[in-house]
Amino acid sequence: MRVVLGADHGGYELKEAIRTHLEAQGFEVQDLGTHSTDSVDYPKYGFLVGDSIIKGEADLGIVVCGTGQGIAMAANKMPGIRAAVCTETFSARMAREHNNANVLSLGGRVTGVGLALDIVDIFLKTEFSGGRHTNRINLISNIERGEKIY
Ligand SMILES: O=C(CO)[C@H](O)[C@H](O)[C@H](O)COP(=O)(O)O
Repeated sequence: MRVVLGADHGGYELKEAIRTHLEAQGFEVQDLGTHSTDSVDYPKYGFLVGDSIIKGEADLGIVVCGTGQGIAMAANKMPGIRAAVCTETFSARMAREHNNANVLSLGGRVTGVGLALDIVDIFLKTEFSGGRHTNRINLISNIERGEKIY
């Protein structure tokens, strides 16, 4: 599986830990930065990760900022991107199983490394269950295409 990573300075250290963790497991990892703790603007990294997925260069993405909120908001502005902020494992599993999330968003100032890596593992190994959830995902896609569905 190909995984793309992006983070701002608030998520840099956790992103580094995630990259090391995933490479040790044999994932193909693309790290789009940032590459230091120097202050940067998180939207750029949310957009870069979203763009990589949209172009088919990665299967799933992981973004990290201070809280996971801003970078998820940025990524979610991109058509086809469904970024889920997760602070525990149940939401990470449901985000894949029910929401077919293609980006996991974590808070480097919120979640410790041990729990974050568990969240990552569950997010990456869980499959979308389809069925009744497919139509709900399609309704989100329809809005992205400007269709009125409500
Ligand atoms: O948490 C964030 C927004 O959701 C961002 O990651 C930033 O890390 C945070 O806003 C940056 O704050 P700073 O005081 O500029 O380090």
